[in-house]
Amino acid sequence: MSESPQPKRRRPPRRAASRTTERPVDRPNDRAAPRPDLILPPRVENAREPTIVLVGLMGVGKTTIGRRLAARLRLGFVDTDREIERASGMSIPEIFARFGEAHFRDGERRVIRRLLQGRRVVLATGGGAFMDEETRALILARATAVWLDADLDVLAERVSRRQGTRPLLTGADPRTVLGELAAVRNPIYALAPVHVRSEPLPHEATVTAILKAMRR
Ligand SMILES: Nc1ncnc2c1ncn2[C@@H]1O[C@H](COP(=O)(O)OP(=O)(O)OP(=O)(O)O)[C@@H](O)[C@H]1O
Ligand SMILES: O=C(O)C1=C[C@@H](O)[C@@H](O)[C@H](O)C1
Ligand SMILES: [Mg+2]
Repeated sequence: MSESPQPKRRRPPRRAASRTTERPVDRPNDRAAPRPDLILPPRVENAREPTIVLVGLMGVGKTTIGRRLAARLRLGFVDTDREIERASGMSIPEIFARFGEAHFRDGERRVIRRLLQGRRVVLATGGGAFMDEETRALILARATAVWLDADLDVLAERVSRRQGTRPLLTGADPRTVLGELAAVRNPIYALAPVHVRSEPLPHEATVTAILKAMRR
């Protein structure tokens, strides 16, 4: 009488030597299949990738685009201007008026250094942060810097929406000042490895353009 063949015993899958996505848990039987509830979501792996730092002139959209980029990537968002205001309990115009620009830059450098040591986030910087040699070196070494850039007319129109909040533009023609700043700063912003135009399009289009440029 012929016996029906025994079902073959399946070997348990080999565990990957590295890059496991399982949490280190006490498993009584090492051959047990990985439990889906213990597999980390992909964004935890992203945590190993560098922070994204947006640089560029006032009004280009670092804050508004940065917030949306963070939401798209499911990352935290930090704006260094807001962080400095929060830490000092003063507005930026107040800090400039009471202590001067050099004092503000010191605080900015410290805040950015601290933030770059933390978890992966999208970081919107103040327009002048990348001009500081030490801050720039830190950003280029530890983060992915993205230069957001727009035409002067576009910038002048955008900064006109929130007047009185940018001390460098107070008491002068914003377009003229932005033009002068662009001449000095653009060659420095250009040191960022990623360059994206912030066109007058829906904000989400600029977010998509950043993600595309970062993949190149
Ligand atoms: N891609 C865009 N299309 C249309 N409007 C935009 C775009 N990006 C930003 N804006 C608008 O421009 C204005 C300025 O943007 P935002 O405050 O984000 O600039 P910023 O780069 O953070 O400036 P600052 O350096 O002064 O902090 C806001 O009203 C914002 O909604
Ligand atoms: O371009 C700049 O130097 C500045 C831009 C703002 O984001 C603020 O950081 C501050 O008003 C200075
Ligand atoms: Mg901003």
